[in-house]
Amino acid sequence: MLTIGLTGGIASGKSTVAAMFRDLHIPVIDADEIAHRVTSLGGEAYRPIIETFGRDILDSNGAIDRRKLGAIVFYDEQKRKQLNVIVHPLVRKHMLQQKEKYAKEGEKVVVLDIPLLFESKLEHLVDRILVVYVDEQTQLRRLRERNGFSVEEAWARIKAQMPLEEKRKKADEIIDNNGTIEETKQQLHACLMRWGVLEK
Ligand SMILES: CC(C)(COP(=O)(O)OP(=O)(O)OC[C@H]1O[C@@H](n2cnc3c(N)ncnc32)[C@H](O)[C@@H]1O)[C@@H](O)C(=O)NCCC(=O)NCCS
Ligand SMILES: Nc1ncnc2c1ncn2[C@@H]1O[C@H](COP(=O)(O)OP(=O)(O)OP(=O)(O)O)[C@@H](O)[C@H]1O
Repeated sequence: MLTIGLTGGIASGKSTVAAMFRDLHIPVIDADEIAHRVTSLGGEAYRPIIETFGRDILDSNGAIDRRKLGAIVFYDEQKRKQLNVIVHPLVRKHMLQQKEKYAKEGEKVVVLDIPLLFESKLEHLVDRILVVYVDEQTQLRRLRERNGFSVEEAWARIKAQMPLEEKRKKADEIIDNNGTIEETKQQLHACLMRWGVLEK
């Protein structure tokens, strides 16, 4: 089974490209989705997070308020590391379990959508690395539009990650997502043909 690592920066277009893989019936394992599941009420990371960050980060239903937790961890590297130490091993465990399941089912290709692939040094989990790239101004604009963030809130998140310029140097293939969705799709399909995943 060929394992493709899909990565990029926050709001660079990973989910958009992940949807294109799913349209091709190629399964995608989504690290963000797993992180959301394990941090939800009753999830494996729920209690350890409250023990570390206190009950102020909870909403009125007792669930972790991601906006509140984000307001802490994206402005404080130490706190971010503390959260990562709790959540990342669990995300990794579930990703590997899902990958195993797809291998048993006989899938030929699987995609691991991991925003922090390089930051967490997870390159060894994948055979090929695809980086979804946008320039910083486009990234900032799309992130602000999607999440309703101020410039400051958006920058804090962008700065919490390895610069996309550095990530693109480490890629096997780069998809430039500054243009239209259709242009991005064409680049993805061309890449998958080069890799022998799609027929020419
Ligand atoms: C901090 C949290 C509560 C903010 O939630 P929010 O709904 O605003 O964001 P969401 O989870 O949808 O993530 C959006 C993007 O933020 C970036 N991001 C998230 N966590 C981190 C982190 N610890 N370090 C750097 N970037 C991060 C990623 O690019 C991700 O795609 C949440 O992201 C979280 O629990 N993060 C820790 C787990 C993690 O590292 N997830 C990312 C990959 S596993
Ligand atoms: N080529 C494009 N043209 C216009 N808008 C786009 C394009 N690609 C993505 N977007 C929009 O930009 C935003 C970010 O894209 P997306 O959610 O796919 O990024 P992401 O990398 O998955 O983000 P995150 O790291 O936060 O999970 C979304 O609102 C999406 O609709």
